[in-house]
Amino acid sequence: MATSNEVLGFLAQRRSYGLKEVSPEPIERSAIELILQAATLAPSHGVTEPWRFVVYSGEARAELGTALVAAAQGDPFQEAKQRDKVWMAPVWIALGMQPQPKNPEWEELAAVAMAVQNAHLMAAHLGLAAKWSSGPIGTHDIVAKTVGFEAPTKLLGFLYVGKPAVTPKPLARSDWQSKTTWKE
Ligand SMILES: Cc1cc2nc3c(=O)[nH]c(=O)nc-3n(C[C@H](O)[C@H](O)[C@H](O)COP(=O)(O)O)c2cc1C
Repeated sequence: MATSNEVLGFLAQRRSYGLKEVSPEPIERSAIELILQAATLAPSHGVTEPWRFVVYSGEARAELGTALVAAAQGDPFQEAKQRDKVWMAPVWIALGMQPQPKNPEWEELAAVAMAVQNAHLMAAHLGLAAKWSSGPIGTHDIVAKTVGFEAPTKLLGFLYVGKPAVTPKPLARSDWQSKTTWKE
């Protein structure tokens, strides 16, 4: 069993890597399977398991790139950026939320976010770089449709994963005391 300090140290090792900090070289399929297995251990209210994943790797990333360019809707800077970016990380996992009506949507979103955190932690454990990338293009309806998410399923962005190309800076966080009111 890990000590509390070891657990804290491990949590602090999980970092979000910019695309320029990720190597484009392929990674093992077994690593992605572990990452998805970790994701599905997340809690959800009533075990609704609202997370849905679509994995893009290899040449399949071309389809994703085309959708991202289309979602840039004629903005020349964004089109060029989106065209190149899918090749900068070897694996892109589309993050979907398929809500169950018995829960308020925020609970289903929260559950997917917990699944993504589990996935990110497993990536960190495997020595891999990852980041949740959201934003208007990565969550655009055109991209959601390409990925295969139809309403009410929502696309919440992508977790890209690859080998780290840099050593990340240490995690910067406020101390917990500054975010906590403790009444006793
Ligand atoms: C829901 C969510 C969406 C995010 N979307 C983006 C994004 O679109 N672009 C980005 O650069 N980082 C995104 N991030 C990553 C955060 O910027 C990152 O977690 C934050 O800078 C803290 O860094 P750390 O993960 O290394 O602790 C997102 C994180 C979360 C939780």
